[in-house]
Amino acid sequence: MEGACTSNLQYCSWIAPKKIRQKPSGCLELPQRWGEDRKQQMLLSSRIMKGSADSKRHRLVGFEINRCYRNSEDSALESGRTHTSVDEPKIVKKKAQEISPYLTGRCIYLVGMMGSGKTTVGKILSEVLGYSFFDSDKLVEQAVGMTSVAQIFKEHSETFFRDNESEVLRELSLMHRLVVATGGGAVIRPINWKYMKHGITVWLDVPLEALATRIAAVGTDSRPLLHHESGDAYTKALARLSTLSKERGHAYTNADARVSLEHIASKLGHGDVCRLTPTDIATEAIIQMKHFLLGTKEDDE
Ligand SMILES: Nc1ncnc2c1ncn2[C@@H]1O[C@H](COP(=O)(O)OP(=O)(O)OP(=O)(O)O)[C@@H](O)[C@H]1O
Ligand SMILES: O=C(O)C1=C[C@@H](O)[C@@H](O)[C@H](O)C1
Repeated sequence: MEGACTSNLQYCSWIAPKKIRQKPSGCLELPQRWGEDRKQQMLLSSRIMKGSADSKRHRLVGFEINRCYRNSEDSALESGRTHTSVDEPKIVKKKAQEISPYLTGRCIYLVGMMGSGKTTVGKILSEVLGYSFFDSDKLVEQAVGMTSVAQIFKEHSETFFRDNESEVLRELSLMHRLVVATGGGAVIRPINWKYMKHGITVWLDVPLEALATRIAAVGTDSRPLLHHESGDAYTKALARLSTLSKERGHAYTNADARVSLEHIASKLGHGDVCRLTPTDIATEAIIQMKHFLLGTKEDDE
């Protein structure tokens, strides 16, 4: 790592910064009792002094430590799944066990339009695979030192956000055993694909109407690309998503695996994609990743 690392470390996930101490040797001392069972990679956004004091910037630092495994009840609540049947978690865990030997620790990058469920599904995947979960939008916010993507767009620009997003993806590409929920627009820069292709890329392909319904339910404030549309939240979201989908639809097809909600709904005999639970979608993501890794097709089953 170039430059000197100051003691002002910001932890991006579960350990409070005050619990991390930097030893005089430069090593990081983590709290006791971390890590009963699983080795995990942690990311730190640290302030790096490069040359002069004027050239301060943040970058991510990855390293492995042991951590306590969070129980699945917490994650189920966080991911907001409400209609999961008793068997679904068992099925997704079994599928995860089947795919693990083929994944060989490669990172999983979820791509898809805003609201496509990258965070929700990503948390389930990380849980069942024993991976760590990161949201690239959040990492950009932390790297830049702002509290929201909307603030970054407003006080800097979309280009500034995209430059930082590429840098975050570059740094993530050096790591292992992560599920990364990427920003909806990460697919537009070819360089980002170069970084993401260090791992496996999975496209969550959700019909625009379902996306607009989900986004309208939580509001459009946090989504700067929807700020300039007029009408109610659903109309605004649908109008902008239609334009974005025409501009970027093709870019998503670069992904190694495609998870089509329409396809899952038809397999499970549901008329409506809105009846699919995040666990159904995570299960299909594992099935499609396995096909990619083994070079098989669904028809071969
Ligand atoms: N299968 C699902 N069914 C219904 N609602 C869902 C489903 N998956 C996610 N949601 C809801 O849709 C919204 C967007 O989900 P999520 O944040 O996971 O998407 P995202 O792709 O990470 O979005 P963004 O790119 O904007 O960060 C959330 O309110 C979430 O609870
Ligand atoms: O679709 C997009 O371009 C974006 C999606 C969000 O995840 C953020 O990355 C940002 O709001 C841009």
